[in-house]
Amino acid sequence: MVQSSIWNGMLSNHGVLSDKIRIIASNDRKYIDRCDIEVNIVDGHALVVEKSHRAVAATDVEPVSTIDQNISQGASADISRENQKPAKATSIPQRRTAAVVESSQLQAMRYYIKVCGARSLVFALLMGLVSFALPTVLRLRRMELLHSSINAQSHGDFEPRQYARMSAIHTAIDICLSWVQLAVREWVYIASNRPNLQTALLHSLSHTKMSVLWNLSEHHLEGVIRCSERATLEGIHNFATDSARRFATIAMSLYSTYKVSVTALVMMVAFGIIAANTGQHTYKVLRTVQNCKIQKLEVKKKITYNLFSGSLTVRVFRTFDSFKNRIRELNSEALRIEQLAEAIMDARSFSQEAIQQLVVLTLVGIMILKFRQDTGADAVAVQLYHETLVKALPLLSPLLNFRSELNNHVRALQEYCDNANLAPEGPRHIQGLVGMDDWPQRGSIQFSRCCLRYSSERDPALNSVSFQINPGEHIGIVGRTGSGKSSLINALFRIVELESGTITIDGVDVSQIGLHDLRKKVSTVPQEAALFEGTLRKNLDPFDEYAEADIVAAIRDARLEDFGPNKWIENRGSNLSAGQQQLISICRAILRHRKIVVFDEATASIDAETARLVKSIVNQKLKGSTFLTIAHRLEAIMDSDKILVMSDGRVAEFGMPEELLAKKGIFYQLKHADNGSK
Ligand SMILES: Nc1ncnc2c1ncn2[C@@H]1O[C@H](COP(=O)(O)OP(=O)(O)OP(=O)(O)O)[C@@H](O)[C@H]1O
Repeated sequence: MVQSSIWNGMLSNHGVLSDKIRIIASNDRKYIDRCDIEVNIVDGHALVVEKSHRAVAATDVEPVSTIDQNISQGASADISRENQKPAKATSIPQRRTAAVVESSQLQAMRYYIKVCGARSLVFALLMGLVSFALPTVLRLRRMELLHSSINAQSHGDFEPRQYARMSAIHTAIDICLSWVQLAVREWVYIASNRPNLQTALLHSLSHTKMSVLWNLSEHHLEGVIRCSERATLEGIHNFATDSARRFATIAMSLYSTYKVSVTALVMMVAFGIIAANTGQHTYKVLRTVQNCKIQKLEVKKKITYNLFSGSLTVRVFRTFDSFKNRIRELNSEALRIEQLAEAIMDARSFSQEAIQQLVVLTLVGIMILKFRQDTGADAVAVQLYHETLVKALPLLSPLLNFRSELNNHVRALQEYCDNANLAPEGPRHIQGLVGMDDWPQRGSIQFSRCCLRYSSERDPALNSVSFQINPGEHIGIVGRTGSGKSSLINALFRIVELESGTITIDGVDVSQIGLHDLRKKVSTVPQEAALFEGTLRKNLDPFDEYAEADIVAAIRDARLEDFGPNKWIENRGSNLSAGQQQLISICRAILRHRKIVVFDEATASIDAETARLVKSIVNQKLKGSTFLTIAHRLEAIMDSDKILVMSDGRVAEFGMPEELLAKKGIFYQLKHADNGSK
């Protein structure tokens, strides 16, 4: 079923980003209600509703394609798997697209420059260089001073005060530099006018081809969407700066160590190798911990889900005990995972700390002994030298995390850029097309030898489908489950592009016009109306395109006079009956008065009387439009001008209802079965 779907995300208000965004696509209220932001798709536009403000921000974010309910279910990241109904999307091999898989660290870096601007990276490197050059010069100077002081001291002329002064200046400069670095980073971050990464991500996800979305696994989507913008950018930014510093420290330490002892130098290199390997190990440990935490989150989700959604079942079947046991089990599972994660972290810190201390102590011991042996310097000098080394060596400890940090940053950026660059749908507008404002004037539709395939491994969902619909005709589309009814609409809206064949509306090939231009010219009345919190007026005309008089007239025509334009609609129309919700959908269609209207099982969830009311309103007020009605209940389409019967992706029958009944073919059988089920 082609249904408007809901994209929800936790975005922070006023454009300041939270460190995570989650997108939940679902038609089920209980998931939607937990989100801070709701995005309703109306006529191919995304309407962002910030619930925390309790106001509707009808923002024309970007036209977003109508999204199939199946995908919504498949992509829902927040629903415990065991509670999900099997969706069509899950039956498709969970393949990641080439766009997602193919990427390298270099690409990620390039993307960083693309997103944040080269200025940001140049600043980061400059700061790294400044904080490299100055402290290194100072440290070297201090070491030399120490050496000459010690030499002088052996001649009875040691000047510890000069050394202390130098030390103080050095520390002060170091602190100032780190402040400047911080300030510059903030300035670059705020003033570089970098695009909003998460918006770009949302944009990419909502503009990508449906086939790409269908192939993204739930886990993949969730991981990607959790991407932390600030952490990613800051991380990579700091990484550039810090790397320069770290290398400076290492260079300086190697130089000063060399001055004292070759043995110590060898130890130092060994220390570097151990550190780098431990870093890699640390990275693996951190990933394990992260996985543990994700598992824990899943368990917690299950607990919450069971607590709330299962309560009704528990009451009805009086299964309190087993329910309590299940919750207890899940709780202890969560606890076990938490303990495991903690134990891993403890072990990691302990081993890291131990290696570090051991190496530092051994190194310092060797150096002092050697130094004393070589120079015969007295206790004060040895003490000073020792102090310098003890201060300098821990600076090497970031080496332990060097690789893990690099991996983390690049990984986050890589994930981000993969998903911000998903293959987009066709262009929304095509420049230079003239005379499209009035298109379509008549509303004729022609499918010519259309083939549509959801993936190359699957059989075509539409197989050489051809038919002609004349202007103003009412067409009922029927067929067994999986026969290709929705695929016809997917093809018409270009939710999925045709493999071959053409679809024309009033003689214009729909593949030659912009997606937005196409989609806004066709009205859809889905099974469930897409309603959001706000006034009826805002729900009908979110982009303020229509005059007040037209809105009032449409409300009257849809028999909603009791409401009035200022009637407050709760989120997803929770304060309205199913019939009233559907009348609002009809009201939208009346207001837009398009030449082509698609009813996607629009009357399936309302009672027969309301369905008849809807039908009569539509017949009166949308007279002259071409109607395509997908229906399971044959009653809803028996008065159509023609019936299109789909079977195995082909047009099995097409003609007037009476003709088809007389033919005693598939339509006759469906009608027979429908009568039998009543
Ligand atoms: N997103 C998808 N990915 C892969 N295959 C799909 C997808 N959607 C539909 N199909 C396949 O295409 C074929 C036609 O499906 P379609 O949804 O058009 O049928 P339908 O007649 O509308 O079914 P229903 O009445 O159950 O909605 C089916 O074999 C179905 O499995």
